[in-house]
Amino acid sequence: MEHGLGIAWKSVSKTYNDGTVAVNNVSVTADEHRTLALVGSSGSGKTTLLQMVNRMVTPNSGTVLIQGQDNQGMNPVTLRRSIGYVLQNGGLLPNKTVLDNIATVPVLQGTRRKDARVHALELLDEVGLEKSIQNRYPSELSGGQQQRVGVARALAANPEILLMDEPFAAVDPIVRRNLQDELLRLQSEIGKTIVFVTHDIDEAFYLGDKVALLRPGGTLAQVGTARELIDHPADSFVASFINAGCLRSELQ
Ligand SMILES: Nc1ncnc2c1ncn2[C@@H]1O[C@H](COP(=O)(O)OP(=O)(O)OP(=O)(O)O)[C@@H](O)[C@H]1O
Repeated sequence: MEHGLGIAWKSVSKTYNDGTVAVNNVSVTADEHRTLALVGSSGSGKTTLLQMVNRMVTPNSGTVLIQGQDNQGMNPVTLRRSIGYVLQNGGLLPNKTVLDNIATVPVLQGTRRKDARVHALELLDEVGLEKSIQNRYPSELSGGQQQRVGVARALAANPEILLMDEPFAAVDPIVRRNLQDELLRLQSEIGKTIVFVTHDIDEAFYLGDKVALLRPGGTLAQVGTARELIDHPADSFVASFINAGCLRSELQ
């Protein structure tokens, strides 16, 4: 990681109150302006690692550095508003229109409502949506449209960091591929530091400049580029996880 920028998880562990070990001594970095894909099977600690960044989860040990600063010293509310967060269901507010969903955080941060709405319209265009949907409610959108609004909403406060938790998991494969391609296009223009959680190794390879593969029990199996993991899997777990992904792709 150049000059300590981006995000660095340093020897972080998390055991929940019921004794579940979710993350076990993980060290990994998300480089600035790049996409880190966190991949692993269900329950391997991906969401827990992601939520350590915006302090929705506090590690039992270890630290998370953002731009070289320990995030435990940061105000959680300010921190969350400064980080874009995209969830599987879009995370949209059901009682607000598309435009107001996108404009909410900037208004909370002090942007005038009129200006926030003008910017929201520009963002709709950036994520590939027609302006005509601006007054609809989330329930009046398709799953793919909801995800695009979710991305626009996360970008509205112009964050340096975008956290994406299985954002495209709930849509069909064709819409999913469109959304992935749009994200690649958008990222080539905006260059955010993205942490992208997925259980799908093919998606991780497609979107991640770097891929961190977790194993059950929340330990890091391997981190590297897609090429590095494919050509030099660290062990049989990594090799079989990758092979399962390839098999699924061939079958589809
Ligand atoms: N609040 C909680 N209390 C107790 N255990 C939890 C809590 N949140 C998560 N866990 C457990 O911690 C482990 C890791 O969960 P986490 O959600 O981080 O995994 P994940 O890799 O994101 O899984 P998935 O792909 O299914 O979302 C799991 O065993 C989960 O059941």
